[in-house]
Amino acid sequence: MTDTALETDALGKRYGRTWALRDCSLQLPAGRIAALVGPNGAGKSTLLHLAVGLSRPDSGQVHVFGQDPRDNPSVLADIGFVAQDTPLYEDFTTTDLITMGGKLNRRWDAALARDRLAQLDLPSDKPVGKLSGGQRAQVALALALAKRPRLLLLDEPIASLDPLARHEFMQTLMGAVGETETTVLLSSHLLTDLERTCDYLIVMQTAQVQLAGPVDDLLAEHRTWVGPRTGADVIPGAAKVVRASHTDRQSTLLVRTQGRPLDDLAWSEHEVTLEDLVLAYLTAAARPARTSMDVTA
Ligand SMILES: Nc1ncnc2c1ncn2[C@@H]1O[C@H](COP(=O)(O)OP(=O)(O)OP(=O)(O)O)[C@@H](O)[C@H]1O
Repeated sequence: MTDTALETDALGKRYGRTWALRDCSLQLPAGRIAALVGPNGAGKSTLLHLAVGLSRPDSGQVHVFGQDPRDNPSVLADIGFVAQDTPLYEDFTTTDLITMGGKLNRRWDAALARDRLAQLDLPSDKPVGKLSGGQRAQVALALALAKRPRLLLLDEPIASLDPLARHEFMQTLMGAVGETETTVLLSSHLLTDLERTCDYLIVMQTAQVQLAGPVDDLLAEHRTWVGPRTGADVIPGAAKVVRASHTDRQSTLLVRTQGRPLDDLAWSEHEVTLEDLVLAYLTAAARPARTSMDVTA
């Protein structure tokens, strides 16, 4: 038994000459609800597909609960996966899909799927192709949960949903995983939804992981410092300046302090939000030539 749900070591995937994922090393502890964020094309789906064994790495390794999903297909029984655009057999009703799930999965909780769909008032006799995007997402989630997965991978499941449907989807998800020990890795662009629900963060940009860790630790380690304009690349007390912006007289720095307090009275210190953090790392990664000082005067 391992405490790590997903572990990658120098994992890479290439399409032709382009790396979709490169040198990705991370450990997602079991029991976490993790947000996987990054712009279009960052490599999020690529990582999820590698984790579920749908594609083969070109470098490095991926393990789910200590097993390589391509060498040990038995671990697939522990993984629930909702792919982008929630593909479902359109002519099947939810009743058909629940029956099919029972035939295809070793462990299958049909009653759980039926109960969840009944709670949402979803018709059981209508082909899923005729349901709305939000309803289809709920069906895909209910089917994934019926597997009773130890790791649930969700690839932008809420992107096309309206705010109410998003809220209902996230509530279903949180209710379900709250009752179990399921680890969740959820890719999304919708930071506000993630901020409320996720306790682990993975930020990706241009095929690489820029930041990963428990949300509480990351928020505690970072601060925004505001003070007199500085041109220095290294600020005393800060282990790393992640992003800096300046006006004529003032500099605003998002820094990784790693617990070291600010001791210069000319500067003020402010807590960061998850959104500040994600935007700072994405901006820094998007402008590698200007990492230390990003002048926006
Ligand atoms: N089958 C494929 N063939 C060629 N290139 C691909 C393929 N799948 C992904 N890519 C490329 O790999 C890179 C990463 O794509 P990926 O789908 O993993 O990004 P993403 O972060 O999931 O993006 P999005 O948020 O738009 O879904 C992109 O540059 C994409 O064009």
